[in-house]
Order: sequence, then C-alpha cells, then structure tokens
Amino acid sequence: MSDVDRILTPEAVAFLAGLHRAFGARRDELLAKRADRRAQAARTGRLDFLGETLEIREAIWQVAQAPADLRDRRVEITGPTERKMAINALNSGAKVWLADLEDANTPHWDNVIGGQANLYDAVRGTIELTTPEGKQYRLKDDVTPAVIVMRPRGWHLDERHLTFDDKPAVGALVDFGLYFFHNAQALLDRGSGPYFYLPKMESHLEARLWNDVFTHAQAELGIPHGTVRATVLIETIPAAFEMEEILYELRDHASGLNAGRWDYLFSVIKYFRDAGSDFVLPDRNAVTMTAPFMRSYTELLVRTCHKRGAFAMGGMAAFIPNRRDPEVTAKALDKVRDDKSREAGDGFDGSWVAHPDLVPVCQEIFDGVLGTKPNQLDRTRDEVKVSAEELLNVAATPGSATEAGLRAAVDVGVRYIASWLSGNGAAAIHNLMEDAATAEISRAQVWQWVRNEVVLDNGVTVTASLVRSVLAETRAALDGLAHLDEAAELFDQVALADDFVDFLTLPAYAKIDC
Ligand SMILES: CC(=O)SCCNC(=O)CCNC(=O)[C@H](O)C(C)(C)COP(=O)(O)OP(=O)(O)OC[C@H]1O[C@@H](n2cnc3c(N)ncnc32)[C@H](O)[C@@H]1OP(=O)(O)O
Ligand SMILES: O=CC(=O)O
Ligand SMILES: [Mg+2]
Repeated sequence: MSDVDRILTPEAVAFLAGLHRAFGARRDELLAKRADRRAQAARTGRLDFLGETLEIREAIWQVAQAPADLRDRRVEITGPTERKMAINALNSGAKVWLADLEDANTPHWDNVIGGQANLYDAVRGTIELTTPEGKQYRLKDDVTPAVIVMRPRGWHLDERHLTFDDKPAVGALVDFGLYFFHNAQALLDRGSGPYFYLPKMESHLEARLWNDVFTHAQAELGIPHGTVRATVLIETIPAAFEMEEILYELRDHASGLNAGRWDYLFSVIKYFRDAGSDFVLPDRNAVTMTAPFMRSYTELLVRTCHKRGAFAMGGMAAFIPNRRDPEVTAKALDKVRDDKSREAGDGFDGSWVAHPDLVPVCQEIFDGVLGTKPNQLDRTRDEVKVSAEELLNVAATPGSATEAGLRAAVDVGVRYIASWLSGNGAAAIHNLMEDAATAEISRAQVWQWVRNEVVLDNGVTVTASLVRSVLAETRAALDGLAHLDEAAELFDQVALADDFVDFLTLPAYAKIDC
C-alpha cells in the first residue's frame, strides 16, 4: 500500500476536517493579531509583561506531572523524519527524538506524508530500511529507543495539498492531526503517549488554541484528557514575555519550555527591525548565548519552568562533527561541551543535539550535574529576577558587523534556500547545522543592516546595491548548485524587499511544485 493510502485514510481525513472546522478560523484571527501587535511594538521599541494576566503570574499553580517516560530528558536528538535518520535517531542513545516536521523539514508533500508513514512504523517499532547499496537499518535490540516527541509546523504555514471548505489546510493541524489520529492509542498501548514540541508561538492565546485542539482531539478519539504532553518552544520575543501564561493555558498538557535560540534571534531582529540602531545585531556568529539579552531569556525560562513544575530544555549548538575530519569534530565537541555545560549549570533539565555523534558529550555533561536524579526541577532558581529592559537589552551585545559576516549571511542564505527547495530542510554548511531558523537570521540580518544603513568595521555602508553585488558573486561561486537561480531570487526577495517577508518559507513554499 502507498504511504498516501496508509496515512490519508477516509477516517483520518474526516478527523482532520473536524479539526479544521473547529479551529481553522481561530488560527486565522490569531495570525492577524500577530501583525497588529508587532506594528505597535515596532513603533515603540518596547514590549512588556501583560497587565491583564498578572494574577496568573502571581497565583500558585503547577503543570501536570510528567509521564514516566518524559521525566528524564537529558539528551534530545533532533532531526527530520526521513526513514534512515529516523532509525538512526531512535538508535542514538538519546532519551528523546524530536521528530521534526518543522525547522528541519521542507514540506514537500512526499516529506509530509512519508514522514507520517515513518512515524507510524517508528511508533510500532517496525521501522526498517535497506538502502540501494544494501545497508540495512532497523531498531537495535540493545538500545532503548528514544521517546518520540513530534514537532508540527507553526501556525503560519498552510498545507495546500489538502483543502477543507475550499481553503488550504492548516499545516500545523495536518501534522498534529495525522500523527495523533494514527498513533495516540498505539503509543499509550506501548507505555508512552502523544508528545509534541510546539514551535514559533507568539502569545498565550495561541497556546490556548493548541490546548483546545488537544482537548477536542482527545475527546474525539476517546483518549483521556491530559494524555497529550506539549513542550513549547520559547523562540519569539513576544512569547518570552508570556512564558507563565503559555504554561498556564496548557497546564493539563504542558511538560516544559525550550529555549529555541535561533528562531528567538530571528524574532528579535524581525520584531524590532524598524526600531532603530539599539536593535541592530552584529555578525550572526558573534551573537552567543552569553550576550546579556540571551542570558536574561534563558535565565527567565529556567526560573519560570521550575517554579511551575515544568521541564526547562536547552537549545541547539549549531556546531556539527564531521566523521571525515577529526579537527572539525574536535572543535564541534569542544563547542558543544561548553554550551551544554553552561545550560546544565544554569538548571536546564536536558538539551538538544543535532547529530548522533554529539549524544555522548551532552549525556556526559548532564550526567555530571544530575547525578542519580532524572532532572533538576528542584533547582527553582528563586534568585532570578529578569526585567523587560533586560530581555530587550540588545544594544549591550558585543561584536561588530563585518564584511565577512555579510558575505557569510548571503552565502548561507542562498545555499540553505537551495537545499530547502531540493527537499532537505536541514543541511551541513561550513560545518554548521543550518535549518529554517538559522537561515532566517541570515536573511533578516541583511535586511536589518540595509534598513539601518549599518557601517561595517571596514567603513563600508551596507546598501541594497552592495548586497546585490555580493549576491552576484555568491551566485557565480555556487554555479551548478541545484535550484541556485530560484534560491538567489528568493534571497533577494526576503533580504531586500521593502516589505519584510514574515517567514522565508512562505514564498519558498509557493515555489515548490510537489
Ligand atoms: C534551530 C532548530 O530547530 S535545531 C533542530 C532542527 N534541526 C535539525 O534537526 C538538524 C538535525 N541534523 C541534521 O539534519 C544533520 O545532522 C545534518 C543535515 C546537519 C548533517 O547531516 P549529514 O551531513 O548526513 O551528517 P553525517 O554525514 O555526519 O551523518 C553521519 C550519520 O549520522 C546520521 N545523522 C546525522 N544527523 C542525524 C540526526 N540528527 N538524526 C539521525 N541521524 C543523523 C546520518 O544519517 C548518517 O547516518 P549513516 O552513517 O547511517 O549514513
Ligand atoms: O527551534 C529551535 C530554534 O532554535 O529555532
Ligand atoms: Mg525554531
């Protein structure tokens, strides 16, 4: 039977239709609210904690207790749901596999449906593969498979291969709905459950929508309320001001928050792109997790989670090993060790790695801090106090804007978009993991530098014509790359158009024809 026949059964499609009829219009309203709120913040350069939800922040409440297989999350491997990578992730020794239909995935229809088919087999432990070269992959007998936590698309993306009431489907509801419909009961039967990572939310009202979707889906399938567990990525600047409210909305279903650093940086640039030089960031590689505004964000996240009994999950260090180059691998291991040590020391309960060869280093660091405990929820970090000013203190970020930084942004942006259009939503570029979030930073930063007429450290001012000449050189250097022309054109649009494009994946999705 084809993947489409296995996944898009009439019952599954009817379930999706029910989700769309119940929640599609609310999704549209919430997306419209995003634009209003940003326009207001851009005028003032300010965001603040909400007055109307003060009571929630001051009241005593906790999120639901984590299910048994989500109490120890010290190492989480992330990756696309492609069959070989799925098996490798499940066998990697990580506690959790973030099965990614989002930042690391191009929503080609084959990836969307094939990913669901791979998840179906993964949940049942039957996933196998024989490559054209004859190499065989199956789940190992001597490794506990990673617990699956699936990440659906964000609220902003449609899925045009399905329509309900003559409108394209909501990508997030398709990804969630198919996974939940096919696997919720099977997961429960195996002692696990339907677990999700929720990306790119901008407010607690968007979390409320997810909570209502979970409540509806559980009732429809006769699955007990509270079976779903969701970890929310705090990866937009407005969401950083609503961490408690987001957990509160999802409290029956919440299991934690994650510091999604790459989209967070993108969001800071996007949100305040017109708010003047105080929000202009230096080269992407110069902005580290020790920049004051990034530290305020992660400190507040750990404090908020542990106050509410939720897990605080660390993010992705982008350095990846190379099995053919020991020097690159040694550097990646050092960088990842530093990153995970800081997170474990700050109170995070676990963190992300992008590659199986990074599982041991993350494990070693968290083992060292956790000892025999499964997590450090008991480190409540009561001493942490973070103000709105500290979250917004972008101006104190050390580093400069350089010509090398500009060239790197253009090069990575074009290469990544080309990869995305080819169907690979995650790629190793110059020994760094690049995905939709990191590429967004590159192009948004170029837009911001042009808009703010940033002067590079060599005295040259960044203008659209300078960027176009760098783009032409990049294009010449990458001659022969698949999808190069479309990628360069798209980069020009998302980095230089007067009106900032909200997500590069929106015009990119319009360009794919499968
Ligand atoms: C900002 C964020 O949202 S971060 C989260 C989203 N991003 C991601 O999830 C990216 C995850 N990582 C990846 O996709 C990959 O590691 C890449 C694209 C960066 C590099 O992949 P490759 O170039 O294939 O790496 P490499 O050649 O070293 O792979 C070696 C082996 O490890 C496997 N592997 C590499 N990364 C992963 C992974 N994340 N999960 C499972 N297996 C993996 C490869 O499939 C390969 O397997 P094989 O030996 O059986 O053939
Ligand atoms: O999704 C994670 C991020 O850093 O973005
Ligand atoms: Mg992200």
